[in-house]
Amino acid sequence: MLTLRGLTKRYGEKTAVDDLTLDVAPGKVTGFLGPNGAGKSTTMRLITGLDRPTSGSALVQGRPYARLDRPLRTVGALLDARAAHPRRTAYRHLLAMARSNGIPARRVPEVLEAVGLADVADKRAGSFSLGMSQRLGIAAALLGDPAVLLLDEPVNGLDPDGVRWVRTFLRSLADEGRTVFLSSHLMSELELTADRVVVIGRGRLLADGTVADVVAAGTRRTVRVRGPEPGGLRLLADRLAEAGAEVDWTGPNALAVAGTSAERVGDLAHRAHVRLHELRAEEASLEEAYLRLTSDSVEYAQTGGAVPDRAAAGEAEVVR
Ligand SMILES: Nc1ncnc2c1ncn2[C@@H]1O[C@H](COP(=O)(O)OP(=O)(O)OP(=O)(O)O)[C@@H](O)[C@H]1O
Repeated sequence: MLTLRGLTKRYGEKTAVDDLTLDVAPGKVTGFLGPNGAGKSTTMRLITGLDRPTSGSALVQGRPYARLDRPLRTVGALLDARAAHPRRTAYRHLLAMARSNGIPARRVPEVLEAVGLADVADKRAGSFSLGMSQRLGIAAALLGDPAVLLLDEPVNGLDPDGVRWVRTFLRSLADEGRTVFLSSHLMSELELTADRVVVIGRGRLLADGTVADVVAAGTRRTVRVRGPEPGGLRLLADRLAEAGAEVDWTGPNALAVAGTSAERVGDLAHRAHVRLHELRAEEASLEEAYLRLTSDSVEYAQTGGAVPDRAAAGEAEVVR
């Protein structure tokens, strides 16, 4: 369990993490999503005691990292995949970590096996591909058999096989009852991996819920309507506007309706005796939802790109 309360980190004028309050529960994979510079790595560093909060707190299993008796047995972290000494073999790297943390040496072959690196245990970490380095980082995080795992962008730079492996592996770790918290700047990456997604931008919480909730919260569902009689459509457009929906004409015989459901549009059309040839609720894309949610929060946004208006109301808790 991770407990963040009003967690804030300032570097001079810059607020990297801004009043972040959230609980990350065991038995689930929780994705931590935000554009570059949103404050994900800083949050992870604050949780693991590598940096001190300006205010607020980050607790691991109810205690600040610095007050954990045996930190590696409580929380394992992959913050930098290239952290291993390049001249050390995978085995030696893990053995050194185990020794300095009072972890029995027999854990080393166990975690190497678990991440699929048993065959290259005697190879130097410096010769590893990025994918192998990520696996070694995960092995190091697992060394103390911790209840909590933090992984900063664990699939960055991995090929599709590597991504699939990480996804399946993290799921199995959560199924064992561990708290799994992983960051990414790509919603599509977390779509298949995370049970819950926490979205941040400029250090602030933007949304928190299942992937479906976050999509619903971040997108404006549009209902496409087409009919053979412009007069009938005009009447329907008036009725829809009276009912509070937003109506755009996308062609002489076509409407795009926001702020209502296809069912409601169909009922209104029926009541007004308007013939329709098309009535379709447009599916929202994850990437679109994410872009809307974070559109004000991207640090190095390209100018001139049309990011659609933010939309409101879904089941996810959206913090504005
Ligand atoms: N030591 C530091 N000194 C000054 N500013 C910092 C420091 N560390 C981070 N920042 C700033 O804090 C903000 C958050 O950075 P952070 O690395 O936590 O974001 P992130 O979400 O992990 O981004 P990325 O996806 O690019 O890794 C950024 O604007 C960054 O420049």
